[in-house]
Amino acid sequence: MSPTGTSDFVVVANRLPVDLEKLPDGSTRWKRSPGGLVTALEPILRSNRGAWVGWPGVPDVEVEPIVEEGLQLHPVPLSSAELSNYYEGFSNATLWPLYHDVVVKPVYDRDWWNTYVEVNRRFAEATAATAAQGATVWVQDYQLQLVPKMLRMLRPDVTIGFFLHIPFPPVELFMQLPWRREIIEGLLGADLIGFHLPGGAENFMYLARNLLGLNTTRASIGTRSRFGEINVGFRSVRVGAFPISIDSSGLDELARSRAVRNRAAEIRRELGNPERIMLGVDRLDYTKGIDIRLRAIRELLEEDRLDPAQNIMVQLATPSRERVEHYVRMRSAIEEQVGRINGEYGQVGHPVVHYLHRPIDRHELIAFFVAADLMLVTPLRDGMNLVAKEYVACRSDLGGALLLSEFTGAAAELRQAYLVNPHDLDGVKNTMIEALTQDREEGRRRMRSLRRQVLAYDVDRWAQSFLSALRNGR
Ligand SMILES: Nc1nc2c(ncn2[C@@H]2O[C@H](COP(=O)(O)OP(=O)(O)O)[C@@H](O)[C@H]2O)c(=O)[nH]1
Ligand SMILES: O=P(O)(O)OC[C@H]1O[C@H](O[C@H]2O[C@H](CO)[C@@H](O)[C@H](O)[C@H]2O)[C@H](O)[C@@H](O)[C@@H]1O
Repeated sequence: MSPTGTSDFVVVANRLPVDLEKLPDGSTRWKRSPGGLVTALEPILRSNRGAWVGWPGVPDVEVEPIVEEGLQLHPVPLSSAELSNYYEGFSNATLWPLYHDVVVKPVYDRDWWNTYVEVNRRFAEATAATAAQGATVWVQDYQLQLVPKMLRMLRPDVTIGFFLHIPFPPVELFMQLPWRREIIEGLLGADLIGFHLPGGAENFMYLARNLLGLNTTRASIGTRSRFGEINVGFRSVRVGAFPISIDSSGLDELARSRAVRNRAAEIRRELGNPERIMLGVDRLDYTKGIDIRLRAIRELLEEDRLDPAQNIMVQLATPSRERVEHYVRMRSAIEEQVGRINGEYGQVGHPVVHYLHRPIDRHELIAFFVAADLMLVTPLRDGMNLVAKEYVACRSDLGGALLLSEFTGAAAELRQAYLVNPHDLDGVKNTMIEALTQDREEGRRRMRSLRRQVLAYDVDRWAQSFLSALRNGR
């Protein structure tokens, strides 16, 4: 067994909740990391006074562990070559597209795989050195699927949970992966493996049974209930579905504040008081379907079904994985689409699409949610999509409408959204018009029902349901 640390509760994720930023003068500062995983986990860890093991967001730096507002951060360093092979390569050009329905073609590269194994080992060793005797360790996401098995070998005393934040693909797609056995075996080092949806959990059960020949239960898996079980030697591994959520009441409260309300009204004025504001908020990722909503808007303008003076689109796009080839290409394509729409339908000083490619302040983002009449969430595939839930949490006025792709995890819960198939462009266009022209009472009815769901099932409930299943199962 390796030497033990002092933390009773440890989260292990690719990123720390803060990224180290190198400034032009050579100095450094910490800034919040992007994405839903950090949004979801940070409050839970702070309230548990736990430790977080993760990469500090820039390569080739050795950073000492730090304590930030009661949270211990244990940085795992990565070299530039490791970043390129493990993060940009195997995580984001192999696993990410493979697990998102092969939306783009995954690359299978043996050097990337070897680095993935090495980096997973480093994370497992750092975790082993951080966790106290008998600690609970919660490993997060597709970048670290080998850590459960590696950690179990180093530290059989700890309880290990694993949660996958992205979809777990159908078996026909997963079987493409040359290292498919290793991944399934890596995950089976955990005591409990969590997915957002029962479908992902059942895909995994099928593989454990048919690829590894293990004994498993066969009954269907429920949401936060009816877990599957897999016999692995003398151990039993449980498998369940735990849809992630947001700090709904915190967001609700912030969105009701006078400052946010005033800012939302100001945003509308700054946009020229249009009749309707449409909003998209995403990491700039090809899975998010930003191109689909832009195409729908352009065709609606072309067909005179949208008045460009009265219907304004705001697309907030956080930069993401900027050195991965598909992301570079997609950025150019989206910026071309924005330019084309504005070139053909905008006026000087009055573009139809307002596009920002930079992260914006959280309070400002909430004001945009409050200002938007129609939230456009059109991914081709998305594990959950917290943005959809955040929009709903911000609408205590029961105003606005949510257009949501059926291929997001969120669609399984937000049934009163305007659901669309993003592959069906005419369907998307017609539903956009339906939502933009909805009857006020119909809109309020839908939003009331959506809010009931989001406020009842918040991030705390997600974490508690996973962690109590983990602790009670041993
Ligand atoms: N503060 C801030 N948060 C953002 C911005 N863009 C996206 N986010 C947040 O990042 C998270 C995105 O999560 P999600 O929709 O699940 O998609 P993911 O990016 O694939 O994890 C949400 O909590 C968003 O509010 C931004 O520009 N500023
Ligand atoms: O760390 P990055 O490469 O910059 O990417 C940001 C995060 O993106 C992914 O988020 C997922 O998790 C969300 C919360 O469960 C979920 O709502 C969303 O559907 C997923 O795409 C990724 O899984 C994280 O590991 C990244 O940190």
